[in-house]
Amino acid sequence: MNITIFSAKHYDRTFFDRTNTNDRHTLRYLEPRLNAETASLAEGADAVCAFVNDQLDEDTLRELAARGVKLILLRSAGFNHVDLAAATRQGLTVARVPAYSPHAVAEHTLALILTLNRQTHRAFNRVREHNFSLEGLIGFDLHQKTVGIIGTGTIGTAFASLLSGFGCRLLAYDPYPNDACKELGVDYVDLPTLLGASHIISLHCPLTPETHHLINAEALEQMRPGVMLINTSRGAIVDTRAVIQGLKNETIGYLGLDVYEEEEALFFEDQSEQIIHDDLFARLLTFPNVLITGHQGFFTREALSNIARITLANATAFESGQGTLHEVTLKRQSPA
Ligand SMILES: NC(=O)c1ccc[n+]([C@@H]2O[C@H](COP(=O)([O-])OP(=O)(O)OC[C@H]3O[C@@H](n4cnc5c(N)ncnc54)[C@H](O)[C@@H]3O)[C@@H](O)[C@H]2O)c1
Repeated sequence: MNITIFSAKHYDRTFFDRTNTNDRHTLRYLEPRLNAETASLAEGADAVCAFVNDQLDEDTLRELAARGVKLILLRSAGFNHVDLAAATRQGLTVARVPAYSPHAVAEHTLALILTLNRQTHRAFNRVREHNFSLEGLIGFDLHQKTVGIIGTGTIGTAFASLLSGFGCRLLAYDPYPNDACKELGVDYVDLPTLLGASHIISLHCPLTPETHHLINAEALEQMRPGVMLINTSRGAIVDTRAVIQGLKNETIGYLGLDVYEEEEALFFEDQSEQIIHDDLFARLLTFPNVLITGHQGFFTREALSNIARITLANATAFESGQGTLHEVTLKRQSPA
């Protein structure tokens, strides 16, 4: 199958080429993001492979279908960036990688928590400048703290498993509680109870119309003063303006973000020579208790290897009619 891979970085090429044994598929790597303007670059392809900030809206999908593309291969679990109704209208099949390494994202979530708490990022810089003062670096024991997990699917469950090892009390909110979490001692509660009781709140639900700005001014009012809020899920689950207000009035004591609602214009590129035009993002960077990473939760060798393997297996299954095709359809209620 001819597959055009958009938003391709050198690491995508490394892992996809390594996985594409015997050149089963013909892979073409393109740096530009996929959108209505760049879709014409897929001319001659049977499938396109897209990443999280590619724009798979009606215009893009129409353009792809007109060029003969039949299959959209998402190299992500999330599919909130795809207009599934439009894909159906255009006769396009959409497939994704449902789970490639929940541990990668769960471990990165833990890294944000530990770094924010013990301020290892600041300590690193201090020691390099021969400043061995501990002023301002005081943290807290995670042991016996209450951690609220919103969304206990594959990543939320892996995260619960890590946190149970720290001796934390675990609360969760999810419309579909799972037994694995219950066995870890997770107490399922309603959202207001979780918001009010948790020292740390971590988001692991998908971005859907219901979860858009789930963390807004009203939710912040219900939280413990000084709460640690972590979002490694999707940016728009958090209302950035409300969170900035929460940082200013000290409701939020720590904020860790791996995703940002307007990340499309910022992340995955070296912008160190550029001026940041996003004033909300620039404001977030001014707080000493905010730690932001550029959507790297998934970024481990194991995850990249699984993403390449499952994406190409989806292509093979679509082409041959054999094996598992991880198709995304409109019927699916809980996108990840
Ligand atoms: N930062 C990264 O690099 C990265 C990588 C992979 C996935 N993600 C994001 O992590 C999120 C979780 O991924 P996953 O693989 O665990 O998904 P999953 O589908 O396995 O789990 C999602 C869970 O959220 C629950 N949920 C749905 N609506 C909810 C709501 N309104 N409130 C609370 N819970 C709700 C579902 O019932 C499900 O249990 C996804 O949004 C995905 O896009 C981020």
